[in-house]
Amino acid sequence: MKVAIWGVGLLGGSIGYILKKKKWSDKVIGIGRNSSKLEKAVSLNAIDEYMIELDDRLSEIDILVLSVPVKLMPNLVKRALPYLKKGAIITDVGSTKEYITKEIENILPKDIYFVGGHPMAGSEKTGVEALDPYLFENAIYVLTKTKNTNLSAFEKVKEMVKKLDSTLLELDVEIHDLAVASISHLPHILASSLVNTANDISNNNQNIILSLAAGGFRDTTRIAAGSPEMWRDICLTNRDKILYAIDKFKKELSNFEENIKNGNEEMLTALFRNGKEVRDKIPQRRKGILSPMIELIVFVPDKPGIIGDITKILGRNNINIKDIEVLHIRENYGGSIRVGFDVNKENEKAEEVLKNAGFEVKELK
Ligand SMILES: NC(=O)C1=CN([C@@H]2O[C@H](COP(=O)(O)OP(=O)(O)OC[C@H]3O[C@@H](n4cnc5c(N)ncnc54)[C@H](O)[C@@H]3O)[C@@H](O)[C@H]2O)C=CC1
Ligand SMILES: O=C(O)C(=O)Cc1ccc(O)cc1
Repeated sequence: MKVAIWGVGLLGGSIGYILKKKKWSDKVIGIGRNSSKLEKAVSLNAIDEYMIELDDRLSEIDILVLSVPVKLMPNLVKRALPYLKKGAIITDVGSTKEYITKEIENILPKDIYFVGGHPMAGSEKTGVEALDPYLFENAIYVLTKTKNTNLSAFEKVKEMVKKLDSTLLELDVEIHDLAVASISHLPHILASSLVNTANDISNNNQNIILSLAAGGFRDTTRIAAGSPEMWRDICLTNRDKILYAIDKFKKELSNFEENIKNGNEEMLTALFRNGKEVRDKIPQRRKGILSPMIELIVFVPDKPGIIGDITKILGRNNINIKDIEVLHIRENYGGSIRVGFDVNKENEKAEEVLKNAGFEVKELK
């Protein structure tokens, strides 16, 4: 399988690396604008070779993966089409689906196919240096189908998704965009607004406020460190669904505002209680929805090597860790490590061996 990746950053670089490593692809060509970044991608084994100006090597490829900010995608497809062979498949990893699917389907000839995709995995990091060989493992990977989708092209992209160790979820473009507007795009806008608001208040108050930022503020605003260009394009290409979510959010915020103004204890408790109940029902942290996992919390002191100790004990006992995260570590106070396991009794064995090693452990319900 010959693959080209346009935009060899976090997502594109990770895909290239994994497809090469698993030998699903015997050639991965990177396409981009900056030769030193593309050289870096070659040295990191994310791609085999690259092009800055499109050339005839594009006519050999079976799949073109678009991994640039979404608004650019239709124009890149226009530029690639004259080179692509009959039967070539174009897919993308963009965070919004309706806009690009419409734009791309409009310009596609009959014998070149488009299958929209969106891995629900990533981070606030950017660039090929951040590539992650396990980025997509156990993550939901959405593929969208429309009345124009070619089914054998869809199957081929499905095969790629399986190679990335992701869990496939087929969705309609509109439902996808509505869902991500509320669980990904609105939260991102709010994270940026929170940071901007705190910064504004801080500037007017001797700059001490941000230096007080502790776990809660950091948790809710981590994503604000993401790529501004990527998020600009997401907002521009999912405009209506995002505006709908913002409108809903404003009403929710006004509700809090009113009840704070009026000192309405009962209503405030009810609002927080409702938020807590819904939040508690969301299956615990993982890369995407639907992934079954049992999680243990291991309470630890804050000292060097502690995570290594935990992973060594589990490794020695042949227990596979599906996910791991440091929670609430405060200097000198210690904290906890969340460790996720497949739902296959590994968690029980893990609990036993960690307890035997002297750790305090409890299952996260
Ligand atoms: N970062 C994340 O967590 C996720 C991102 N996505 C989507 O993946 C896509 C790529 O994002 P990342 O890899 O995170 O960003 P990134 O910033 O790491 O990579 C983007 C790449 O596109 C290139 N690029 C930008 N403008 C270009 C242009 N005009 N021509 C050619 N190349 C250009 C950049 O040089 C870079 O190599 C975006 O569409 C984003 O919406 C999807 C899921 C998760
Ligand atoms: O960093 C995180 O937690 C994310 O949620 C990353 C992310 C960003 C954009 C997407 O379209 C999907 C996932």
